[in-house]
Amino acid sequence: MMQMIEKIRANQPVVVNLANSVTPQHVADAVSMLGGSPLMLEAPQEADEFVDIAQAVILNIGTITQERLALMIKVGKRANERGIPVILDPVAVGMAYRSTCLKELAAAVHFDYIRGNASEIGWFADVDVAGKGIDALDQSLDVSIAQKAALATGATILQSGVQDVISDGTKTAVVSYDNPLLAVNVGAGDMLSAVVGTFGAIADDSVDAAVAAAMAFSLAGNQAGAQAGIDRPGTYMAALYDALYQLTDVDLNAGVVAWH
Ligand SMILES: Nc1ncnc2c1ncn2[C@@H]1O[C@H](COP(=O)(O)OP(=O)(O)OP(=O)(O)O)[C@@H](O)[C@H]1O
Ligand SMILES: Cc1ncsc1CCO
Ligand SMILES: [Mg+2]
Repeated sequence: MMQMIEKIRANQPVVVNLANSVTPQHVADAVSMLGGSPLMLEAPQEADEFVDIAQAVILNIGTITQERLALMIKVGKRANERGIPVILDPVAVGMAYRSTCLKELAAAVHFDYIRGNASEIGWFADVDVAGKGIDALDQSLDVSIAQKAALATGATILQSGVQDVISDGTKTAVVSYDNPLLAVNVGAGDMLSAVVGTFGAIADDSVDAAVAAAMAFSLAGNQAGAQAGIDRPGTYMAALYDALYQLTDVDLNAGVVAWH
């Protein structure tokens, strides 16, 4: 079986994050705990230099502005040219201004992966899934949304929720471990998107990478739940970092993936 975590820890891939302004520390730590090397970017003057040493870039539209959009286009184009994976986190894309921004971004940049909740992934599939701001309100399992989104965008989709759905439009998998405290902690989704980038940086196959990312985060989420209990979301977050740091390929390869 694949030794992806070992490969991450041996290579320490540089994962460049255009994070939102709410959760950059969570995102940087998630990459670091797994064994990657996070790098945050603000100045357009540094964009080319950063992308040229990166193995993956994450574009998170959570607190997008006109300046941020321009930076995302610059970084995304350079990453496409270099052939390194671009991961999009389409935070609350159903809202008007950011949907306009995303259309402009998508016209300039190819996304290799899109990681979002069901409501956000529904936007790409032209399927209405209830949501409010950063949250999805519908947690029923429908793998066809991720499949449609993958076919519409050419990206590998990771739709997170009670169950995580991974699809490139042809191959589709479901990972069903999770802990409700992940949904309470703001930024768990942003962390997961950065985890996709960390696996994508070292993987040969995008579906394998997205499945591994979902599995790694879910298993760490479960382990953190066992450690912290059900009513300590703050303690849970610290335990989640510990669990990501302690996770091994043996754990990862023992996880159950349902292929559809
Ligand atoms: N109700 C739930 N029960 C268990 N796990 C969940 C639940 N909702 C989400 N998760 C898990 O939480 C993590 C974050 O996914 P979520 O779908 O909440 O992303 P998000 O909405 O983008 O979050 P955020 O905006 O806070 O970053 C994923 O690992 C997901 O599987
Ligand atoms: C709360 C919040 N608002 C915009 S981005 C963000 C973090 C979750 O993605
Ligand atoms: Mg989110």
